[in-house]
Amino acid sequence: MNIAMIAHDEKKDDIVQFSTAYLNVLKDHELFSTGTTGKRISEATGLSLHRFRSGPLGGDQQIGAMIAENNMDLVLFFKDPLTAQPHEPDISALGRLCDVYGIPIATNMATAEVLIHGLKKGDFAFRELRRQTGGNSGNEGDGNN
Ligand SMILES: O=C(CO)COP(=O)(O)O
Repeated sequence: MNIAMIAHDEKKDDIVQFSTAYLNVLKDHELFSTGTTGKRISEATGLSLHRFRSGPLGGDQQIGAMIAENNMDLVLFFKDPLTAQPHEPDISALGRLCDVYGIPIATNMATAEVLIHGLKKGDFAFRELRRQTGGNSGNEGDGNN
């Protein structure tokens, strides 16, 4: 599965802790991240991630593009709800694309844990199917409504 890992600054310690705890699950998947988050995770765990740009410089949008191309299966995005982000529109757009294409997204560690346990026991098999059929959520019209 292709998994995106993103965390705002106040949540970076959390995502590092999460990555360390679930290293055995994460190591079997393709990992993608925004710039600084990926650097922190790989330094702490040795996991190899494809690192996009930093969030404020377009990283969220690059991950969004993967979602739109049906190339992302799970998004773990540890958001900081208490700090204003300069790139809030990009953050909202990423969440919106997950809803458009029916991609599971966790925005805090508690939900991420539930999803990672589901991933471990095979609950994401539906994503393989969607990828093979090229389908997404049933919302994949031409957008010209
Ligand atoms: O800002 C982010 C997500 O919106 C995260 O970006 P960094 O991982 O580069 O800090």
